[in-house]
Amino acid sequence: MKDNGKLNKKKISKLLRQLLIELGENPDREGLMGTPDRMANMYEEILGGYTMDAELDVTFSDETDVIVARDIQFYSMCEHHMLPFFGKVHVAYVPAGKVFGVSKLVRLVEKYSRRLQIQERLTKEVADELVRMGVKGAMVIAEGDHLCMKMRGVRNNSSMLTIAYRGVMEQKDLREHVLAMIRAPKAF
Ligand SMILES: Nc1nc2c(ncn2[C@@H]2O[C@H](COP(=O)(O)OP(=O)(O)OP(=O)(O)O)[C@@H](O)[C@H]2O)c(=O)[nH]1
Repeated sequence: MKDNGKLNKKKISKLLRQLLIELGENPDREGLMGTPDRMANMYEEILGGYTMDAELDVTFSDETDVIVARDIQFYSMCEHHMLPFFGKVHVAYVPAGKVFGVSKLVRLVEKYSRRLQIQERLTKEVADELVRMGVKGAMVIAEGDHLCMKMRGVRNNSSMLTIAYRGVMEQKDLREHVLAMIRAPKAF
């Protein structure tokens, strides 16, 4: 990575070309000619979370008790095998007089998922950022499918659930109320 946090795509492309050779491929054959450059562009996109600003500064005054953004889709990269893990995140918070633009919660999830991650840290980092933004409580639940477990290794279809509670959300009653909100059928 360059000093400005941007990827050195030229260097990455060169390394990927070398990787193709080591894997026994011909990087100059028609189908692979553009692959190193294409992958360098892809890494810029799927690992773009490091340089993302979650912009949680867009707020509105409100006195709602609990807000839940459910079913936020995420795609991340497992730091152990550099294979994707992906699924859904539910983000709930108890505001302290101001609420965030709902799209900003999606951006927050993107900020911490579009990088080399483990699911537990992704879950905690989203909750911790909400706390830093002054909410009274936060609860983040993630459910992820890990390709490193499905397409290699144990080759098992199990998914993983992770939960982080912060502040007033540590209270059992509130937690259960939010879990019921998440499980509730959609109105339409
Ligand atoms: N807790 C947790 N584990 C993860 C996550 N992503 C990958 N892993 C695990 O990281 C572990 C790495 O274990 P190693 O023994 O070093 O690697 P490995 O030999 O490839 O392990 P196997 O996957 O069991 O074949 C594996 O158990 C993965 O399933 C994650 O988000 N959270």
